[in-house]
Amino acid sequence: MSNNQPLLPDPQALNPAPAESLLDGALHYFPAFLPYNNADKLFQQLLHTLPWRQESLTIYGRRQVSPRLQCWLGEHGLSYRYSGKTFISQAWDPLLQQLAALISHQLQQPFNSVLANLYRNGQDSMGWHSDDEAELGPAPVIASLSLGAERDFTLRRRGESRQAGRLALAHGSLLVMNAGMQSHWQHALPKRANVQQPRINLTFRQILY
Ligand SMILES: O=C(O)CCC(=O)C(=O)O
Ligand SMILES: [Fe+2]
Repeated sequence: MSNNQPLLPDPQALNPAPAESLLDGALHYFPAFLPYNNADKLFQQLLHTLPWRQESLTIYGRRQVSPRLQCWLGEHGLSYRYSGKTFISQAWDPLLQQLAALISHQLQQPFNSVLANLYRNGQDSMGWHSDDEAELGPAPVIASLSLGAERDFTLRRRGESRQAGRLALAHGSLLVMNAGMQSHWQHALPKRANVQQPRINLTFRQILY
């Protein structure tokens, strides 16, 4: 692999054009947001350099080891509370900062932090939830960049147990969860026995206080 190419694309090279609008605009999906080359390099770099940790979380009163690795990075001193734990952001490096700026510019939305998830293979997952923590405000916009193995992202209406939709999130794609998404819908990343390869997901968020 040649190292003389930049990790991040020129903003002109981003491909935001064919956004698929889903759930009456609550979701926008850009299947090839990052050029393939950049997506590959970014994936390798983040896999090897982010401070990945396996958290133990309290879910429905039971302590469990989280079925994925995570880290939370952003501007200095932000704190974020979920699943009974407070996380203080680790300082993000210039790469993530530039990536956040690129996506912010593209979407015209501010992002001051990123929750990074590493699903080591198809056994790793994330259960049903909405990203509705108070720190995100009443109508957050969250931008979710996928790198590596393609995984299914599932959707259901809040208050219902039936799955209502599914989207396969491609390498280099960007899924934007718009205002209204978190208050009306839940999402999950289910286990997939046939997936052997890792996937990284970066969810860019704006913490309001
Ligand atoms: O991995 C994904 O695509 C979803 C991640 C997610 O929902 C979250 O971090 O809140
Ligand atoms: Fe989420």
